[in-house]
Order: sequence, then C-alpha cells, then structure tokens
Amino acid sequence: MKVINTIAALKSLLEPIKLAKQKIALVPTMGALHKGHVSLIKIAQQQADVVVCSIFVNPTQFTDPKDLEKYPRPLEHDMKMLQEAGCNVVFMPSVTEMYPKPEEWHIDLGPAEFLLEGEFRKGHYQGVTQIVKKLFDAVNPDIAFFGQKDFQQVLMIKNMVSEFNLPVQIVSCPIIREDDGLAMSSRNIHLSAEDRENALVLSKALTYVKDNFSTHSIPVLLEAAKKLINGTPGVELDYFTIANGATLLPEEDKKHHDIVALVAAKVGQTRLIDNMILN
Ligand SMILES: Nc1ncnc2c1ncn2[C@@H]1O[C@H](COP(=O)(O)OP(=O)(O)OP(=O)(O)O)[C@@H](O)[C@H]1O
Ligand SMILES: CC(C)(CO)[C@@H](O)C(=O)[O-]
Ligand code: BAL
Repeated sequence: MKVINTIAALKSLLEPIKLAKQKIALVPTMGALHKGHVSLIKIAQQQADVVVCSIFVNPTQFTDPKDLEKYPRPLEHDMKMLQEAGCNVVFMPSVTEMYPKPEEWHIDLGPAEFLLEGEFRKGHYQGVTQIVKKLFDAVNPDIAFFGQKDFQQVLMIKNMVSEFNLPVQIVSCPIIREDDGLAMSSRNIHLSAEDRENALVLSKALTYVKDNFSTHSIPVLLEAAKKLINGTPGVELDYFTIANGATLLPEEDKKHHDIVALVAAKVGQTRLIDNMILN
C-alpha cells in the first residue's frame, strides 16, 4: 500500500496506470475508518484494478467549527484498516495541499441542495462538492464509491458530475449497520453509553416505517416515527421525512417509486443521520 501526500506525487503514480487502461477507483473519506468504509473499498475492488482511498477532513464542508475541531483522526488505526482491506493507494493531503490559496466555489446543485442536511448545515454541499471535484481532478478516477448513508450527498455529487460533465461513474453503496441496527458512522465514537442506547431509536423508527409502508398511510407513518423519536430522552429531532429519492421533496403518493425515509437528530451532543429506501 502506497501512502501519498501530494497531488504531484499522486499524479505521477497514477498516470502510467491510467495510460495502461487500468480502471482506477476512488473511495473518498474523512478517516476514522469503520466497516462502512471497508465495505466501500471491497465493492471498489470488485469493479476496478486499482483502489485509491483518500483521507481528508475537509474544512469547507463543516458549518460548526466545534464539529471540525473534534472530528476523530486515528491515523494508525486507519492505516491498519486500509492495509487489511487491501487498499492500493492512500491519498492523505494537508489542508494547504488541497487549498493552497483562497478560492471561490459556488455551483448550481439544484433545489435539493437547500433541503434536509442543506437546511441544517448551510453551505455544506458546496464544501462537499468543492473537495470532491478537487479529489477527482487529482485522482482522475473512472469510478467513485460513496455510502448511501449520506443519501443527499450522493445526489449532490451526481449533480456536480453532470454540471461539469465529468467522465466518472458514481456508485452508491449499501449502509453498513451495527448488529443492533445503528448505522456505522465515524461520529458514533462521540456517543456516551446512554447516547448509544438512545441512538438506536433512529434505525428503529426507519425500520418501523419500512415494515409498515405497505399497510399504513404516509401521514400515519410519519406521526408514529416522530412520536417514537421525540419520546426518547436525549434525542433532539432535526427532521424525519418520507421523500422522493430524486427531489427529496416530501412524498405523498405511496404508488410512486423511489421513496426514501430520511432522519437527522442530535443524540446527546452528536448529530447523526440515517435513511432507508422504502420501495
Ligand atoms: N455505515 C456506512 N455504510 C456505508 N457507507 C458509509 C457508512 N458510513 C459512512 N459511509 C460512507 O463512507 C464515506 C466516507 O464517509 P465519512 O468519512 O464521512 O464517514 P462517516 O462515518 O459518514 O463519518 P461521519 O459520521 O463523520 O459523517 C461516505 O461516502 C459515507 O457515505
Ligand atoms: C465525500 C467526503 C469524503 C468529502 O469530504 C465526505 O463528505 C464524506 O466522508 O462523506
Ligand atoms: N459523511 C458526511 C460528511 C460530513 O458529515 O461532513
């Protein structure tokens, strides 16, 4: 496994691979790796010849400075996970490598940018697409893998790719969960034992909605899910919605396809998101 810190070194490593027509995959991460990240690497390995994993805690996508400051950075653990996963190249640049000078970034990501996460983390998807575009420029991947856990992020990245007409395929990978249902997330590390227990209500509410989708109306499902979450101590709901998977607008007609339930809540001091595809 090669560990690379600069764009120049990365390009000289990958250019011959690209010229030899080998397929390059990129798995972008912010580190603090868990089985969810490993699953993306494993899926990438099945679909490409060389897998590059980036670790970069991108400051421009953080809207809360405290969230950025306390974001976990367990470097040795991450290297071990990547080595064991059989990752070929780790790209781990510094902030100045990715942002050598101040720059403007604003692109049209469509109206869904301002919903859900975009409402609670204003400007978040401008920061995400800014860094993902830079990573794509540095790696020049044929294919890139993202988790469905960040459902809206996948949509935004697909919109960015079509805005620039980039020759990269975007793949959304299934959510990996703990045995009890909690979606794996780097931020779970911040949960106290009590928070960890309370956090289970998010996947429970989503599962309830999924299990009862064919028999209950959408308003009834929403009311029950919100009641479950609001009745859990230490959990502060930002949103629970049943939405169209392409527009993220609230869905009213169960006969439509591509319906997804999405949730975000603060559990103790930690903000978590999760979702489930319903049909
Ligand atoms: N449980 C999971 N299952 C599948 N993919 C995941 C999971 N958690 C994260 N990912 C994906 O891994 C990639 C890197 O995510 P990131 O490094 O932000 O990890 P994270 O666990 O989502 O962290 P955070 O909790 O800080 O958002 C993203 O595409 C993300 O969707
Ligand atoms: C895609 C990403 C690596 C961009 O910083 C980040 O948003 C993440 O880890 O999901
Ligand atoms: N996993 C999405 C990155 C973020 O929360 O900033």
